[in-house]
Amino acid sequence: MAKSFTRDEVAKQGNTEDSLWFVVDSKVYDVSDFVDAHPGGEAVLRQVAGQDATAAFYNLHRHEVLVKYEDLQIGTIEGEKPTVATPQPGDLSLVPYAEPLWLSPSFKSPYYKESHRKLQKAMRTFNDKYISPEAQAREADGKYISQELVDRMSKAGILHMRLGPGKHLHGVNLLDGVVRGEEFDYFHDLIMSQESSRANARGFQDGQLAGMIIGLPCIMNYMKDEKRKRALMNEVFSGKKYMCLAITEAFAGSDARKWITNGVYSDYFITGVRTEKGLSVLLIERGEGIETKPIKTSYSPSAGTAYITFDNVKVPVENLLGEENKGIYVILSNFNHERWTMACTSVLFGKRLIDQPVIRQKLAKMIALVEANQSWLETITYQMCNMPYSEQAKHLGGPVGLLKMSITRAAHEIADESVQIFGGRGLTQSGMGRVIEMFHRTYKFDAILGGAEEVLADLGVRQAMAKMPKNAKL
Ligand code: HEM
Repeated sequence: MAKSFTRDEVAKQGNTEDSLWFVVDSKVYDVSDFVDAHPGGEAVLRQVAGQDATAAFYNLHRHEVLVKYEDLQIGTIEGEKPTVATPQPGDLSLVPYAEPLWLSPSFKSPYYKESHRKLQKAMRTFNDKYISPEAQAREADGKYISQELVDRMSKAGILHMRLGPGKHLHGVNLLDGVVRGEEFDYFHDLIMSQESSRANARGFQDGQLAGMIIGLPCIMNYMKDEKRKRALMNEVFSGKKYMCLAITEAFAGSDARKWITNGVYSDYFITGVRTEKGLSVLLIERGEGIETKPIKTSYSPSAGTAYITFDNVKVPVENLLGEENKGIYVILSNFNHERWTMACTSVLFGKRLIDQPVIRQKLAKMIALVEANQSWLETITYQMCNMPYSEQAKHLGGPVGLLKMSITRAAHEIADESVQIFGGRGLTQSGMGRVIEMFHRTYKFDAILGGAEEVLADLGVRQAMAKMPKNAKL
């Protein structure tokens, strides 16, 4: 059992030449051997020796630091109980507005059923236990996702679920059966996207085989040889082979993909190539003539971003996906889902409360932006659940484009205001502002990838105009 001390004992025994103790949230810490390793230095710790350092600690660190260094705790203060909650895997955040409204016990939503709630809980737990710790480690060392995590995700059906609803989920065991593959809809999909963005590691988020999300649908929808299609899907869903989508700016026009996410470690490249009368899409296996070079971007190398060269690569004719010269349809069929997924992940961002009115004004603006966009996202997701896939591009291409534009514009405002609020700490990769620094550095990925804001805004308005009946007048 933890030892119990009076505050007097801490004051006397914890402030000597050899020992340095203090109290944080009624727990007693002995940092005598830690002072030299403390990133904030020794002097600050000496100033609070023998005292209650709760306010000083929480002014300068996130609570997770205390959890990480719990070995330094030697006891508690007699008759007192800690008041700060340590979140357990799967827990919801207690910070106001840090969760979507449907997860607050007092709010009801027509969109989320029992299986959505079960999936959210199971995925949050999985994420807290396995994905987040690895995400932080890979962001720090720049290495790629471990095969161990890929295997675990595959076994839990997470790789399958990242592709969204469809037949590929039928009969698959999804996170110990929290949802049946046959029932999986776009709200389940939304939950998967939002939960997996919580690791706060934008580079690693793409490094978790994001290339598969945009590459594999081209195989699933356009590979003619049924047997080969099954075999490829099995290889990718089982995590044995990695796949990415390789289209460059020259081919995709507006969508400036100068880099190929996951390219560095992919085995299969769904590649847009110029053919006589247009663009064709080919499945190319890694082999002779293919070279992938890592490109440095402003997020972490764990995304495996690559520049790829194909030099005299021979591709069998049966590797053509869709029709020759009509590859644009193969590529475009996927965009809606990709853009919507990016909208799901960017809209979530935790906020904090601070005392000054000017800060409250900023927070109010940020809350309004997030809540309004989350509601719009849910409205569109509801349409996706109730519209055949073939109709979605026609009716929802414009709205999804506008939604993604709106969300990444909001992200721009929110990232900017958050750094203003946090000051210098919002610019450091460790410490209190760690989450904000990551968001501010990486929100642009969502504003550019999958269609830049300007292009999507234009697309949205043009699609609306194209639908306007001739006899409609103001
Ligand atoms: C058990 C107690 C403590 C532990 C384990 C601890 C650990 C750390 C760690 C890991 C950092 C690096 C930044 C981060 O990851 O957050 C840090 C920074 C810092 N710590 Fe502590 N610390 C403790 C107590 C304190 C106390 C009581 C004070 C002040 C009286 C303090 C002052 C600072 C300062 C000034 C920094 C640099 C601030 C920054 O980088 O933003 N620390 N500490």
